Amino acid sequence: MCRRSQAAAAMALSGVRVLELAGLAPAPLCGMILADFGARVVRVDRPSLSPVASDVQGRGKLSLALDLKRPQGAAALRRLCRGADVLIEPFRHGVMEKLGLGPEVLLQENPSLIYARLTGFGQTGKYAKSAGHDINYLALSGVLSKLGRKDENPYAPVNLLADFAGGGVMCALGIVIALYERATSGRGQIIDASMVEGVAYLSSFLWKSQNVGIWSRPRGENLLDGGAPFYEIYRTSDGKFMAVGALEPQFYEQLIKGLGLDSNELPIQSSFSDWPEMKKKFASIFAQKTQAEWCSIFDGTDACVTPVLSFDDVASHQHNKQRRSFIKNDQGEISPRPAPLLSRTPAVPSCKRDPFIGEHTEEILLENGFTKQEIAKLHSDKIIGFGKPKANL
Ligand SMILES: C[C@H](CCC[C@@H](C)[C@H]1CC[C@H]2[C@@H]3[C@H](O)C[C@@H]4C[C@H](O)CC[C@]4(C)[C@H]3C[C@H](O)[C@]12C)C(=O)SCCNC(=O)CCNC(=O)[C@H](O)C(C)(C)COP(=O)(O)OP(=O)(O)OC[C@H]1O[C@@H](n2cnc3c(N)ncnc32)[C@H](O)[C@@H]1OP(=O)(O)O
Repeated sequence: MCRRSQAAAAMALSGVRVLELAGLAPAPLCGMILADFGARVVRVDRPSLSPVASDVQGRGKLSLALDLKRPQGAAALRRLCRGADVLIEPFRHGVMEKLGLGPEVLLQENPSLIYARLTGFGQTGKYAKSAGHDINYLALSGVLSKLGRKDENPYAPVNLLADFAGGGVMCALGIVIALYERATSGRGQIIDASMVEGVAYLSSFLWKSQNVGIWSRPRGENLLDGGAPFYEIYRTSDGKFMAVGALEPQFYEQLIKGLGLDSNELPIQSSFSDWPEMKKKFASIFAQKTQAEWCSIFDGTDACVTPVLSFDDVASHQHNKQRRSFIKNDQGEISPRPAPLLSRTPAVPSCKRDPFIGEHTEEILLENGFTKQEIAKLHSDKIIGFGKPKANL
């Protein structure tokens, strides 16, 4: 299920050389996805006193510690970029240009380089140089205005939507598309991956379904945003939850049956005005049994009712176990197996711990043609760092 060596021979992205400049959350996910699917991903860290990186998504990556603010450091990165397929940079617009590492410089030196710029607001526009985080990008995309309960403020779920879905994953998609195109043109290109636009694009369904009548009511009162009793989360008697998604009439009927109700005695499913009352009714019924009891009623039916699993329970759930959806690394840490599953060349993520900052500096520089003398000089000038695991770590 996971691999113990750096070799990634049979994977879809094997042979792809990626340089990922260390960033906060979205770019590390992007790099981890590429590494999981076989790319050789070198994370470029700032030389640091601590060997432990703040990147918790370093799986399968190598670490090179390089001070980009020093001219020799920037020159070393330029040299590395000449032999790279992809560069991922996660800084706000202007930072790379200030370092002399803008796309016009790097693409001139390596016209086949894919230069991926993953930012919140994109490379142009009024906010291009402004700081921000997931919640801000989500807000500017319009999506945040759709999230939240009736009569409450909009609600930003954990930083999944903009940072990871609209950011890290979209950027990985852009990189794979650019790699595919490069196979015929031989040319690289610049990817301007804005998280605002990434998450807005993900919300295309919301835009394109505005006129079909499912969003005609205020936030929190519609079919899919917490308004409908049959698309809702209910508390069970043991303080856990069940998720209900019984949209289609035939599935709704099974929900009603499982709850011990008779649809002939209930308002019709689509009666908006009855939804608040129906929710109360469903809630009081769900509160009478434990989550396990509800699972034994609904498992194996088409009622579209599933347990809301905690992180403690998810890996041991029978379905997830059967599909081996979660993996354990050499440290015993459990995490999701890369998705999607490819039949011939699936991702085989590394089992090893994440790299220490600068752990592979020498190896990577040697591999890229730097001599031992050059490396010694860069080290004595404090341009690079060699991270060694501490004995007690
Ligand atoms: C909601 C999420 C964010 C979640 C992250 C949290 C998990 C963490 C955020 C704060 C962390 C805590 C904190 O750091 C304190 C503790 C530290 C300790 O080590 C660990 C515990 C901590 C409590 C720690 C715990 C957690 O890690 C945190 C709570 C997001 O939304 S992430 C998405 C953010 N947005 C983007 O990525 C969009 C694009 N980027 C940006 O807009 C900006 O980068 C950003 C994020 C606004 C940050 O701005 P900043 O001014 O810091 O950076 P930039 O303007 O981009 O410039 C980068 C500068 O760094 C220089 N540089 C880069 N690499 C090198 C290098 N190798 N060598 C030398 N220099 C380098 C670069 O030249 C720039 O320098 P200048 O500023 O001089 O131009």
